[in-house]
Amino acid sequence: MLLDTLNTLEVNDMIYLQVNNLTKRFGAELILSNIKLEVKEQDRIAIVGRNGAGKSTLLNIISGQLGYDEGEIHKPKDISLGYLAQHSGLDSTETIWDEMVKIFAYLKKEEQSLRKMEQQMGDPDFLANQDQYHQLLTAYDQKQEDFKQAGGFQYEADVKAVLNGLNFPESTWSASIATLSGGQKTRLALGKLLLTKPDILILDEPTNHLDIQTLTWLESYLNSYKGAVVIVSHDRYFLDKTVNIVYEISRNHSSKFYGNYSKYLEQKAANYDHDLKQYEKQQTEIKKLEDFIQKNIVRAATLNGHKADANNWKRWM
Ligand SMILES: Nc1ncnc2c1ncn2[C@@H]1O[C@H](COP(=O)(O)OP(=O)(O)OP(=O)(O)O)[C@@H](O)[C@H]1O
Repeated sequence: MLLDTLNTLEVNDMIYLQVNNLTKRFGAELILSNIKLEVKEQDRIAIVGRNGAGKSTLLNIISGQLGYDEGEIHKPKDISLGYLAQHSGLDSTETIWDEMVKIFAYLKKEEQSLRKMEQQMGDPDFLANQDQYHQLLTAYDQKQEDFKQAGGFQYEADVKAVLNGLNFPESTWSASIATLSGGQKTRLALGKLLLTKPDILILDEPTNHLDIQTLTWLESYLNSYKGAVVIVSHDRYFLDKTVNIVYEISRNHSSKFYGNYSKYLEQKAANYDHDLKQYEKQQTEIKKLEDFIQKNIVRAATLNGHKADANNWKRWM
């Protein structure tokens, strides 16, 4: 009950991405029509729909890899977006470790610059000039603080955690990526994307090639992810554990549901029951109206002595 309430609460989070009235055609075929979608900073969103509904097409459009025919997409310039397309794998001639730490090359550079400053500070000639020394000390403190804020003391631990989580034990880190299987390359592509920590993380079928242990690790990683997550997946158990908003793409349109995947199914079933009851009610009312009209035609015809005409009316109803 509390979870239901929390799920339906609108939080005042920043809007990272907004899609308005988006329409996409492939040739003459309409794929998406008037799609509305909003991604806020803490959202965990699933996009669901039958095969061929247009889920991957929507992700390709949102991530800027595909154009669209009508509508608008708004995203603040400083909001980063990372997308793992379906079946994508990492191709590289580097080793697993080198490829992963490449993401943090800017921190490595900063680290080298800090070491250089430390050397200077230990130089007796430099020490002799008090002003120069203090200037260097201030610059060093600032640089070290920036380095810390940017995760400089943390990134190697992050790389290790992600590699271990995605089932790449330390013994594999020096292996060349070129020698890995397709499934391993896909897992590594996922790992690399996770380490870049985009504000909006978009994953198309991320659970392919994951065993149960890795899947559990990914669920908890995504749950504590500082940013928005948008997932397309056919794995309802995975979605149940990771999302709190579901967008359904059906007959080219999108509908938004609050809650996880099971909750979405419940709401769909409730909507269906409601629609069915409405339909039945409508049918009963139509029947009543028909009976009423019929009785009145018969009555009018009888009164006018033209009962035969009533059957003609009936034919036209
Ligand atoms: N480049 C393209 N040119 C023409 N048609 C395309 C193209 N890409 C996709 N389609 C068609 O658009 C429709 C939507 O495809 P899309 O891959 O987005 O669906 P999906 O919901 O992601 O399906 P699945 O769950 O099977 O991955 C399908 O009918 C597909 O055949």
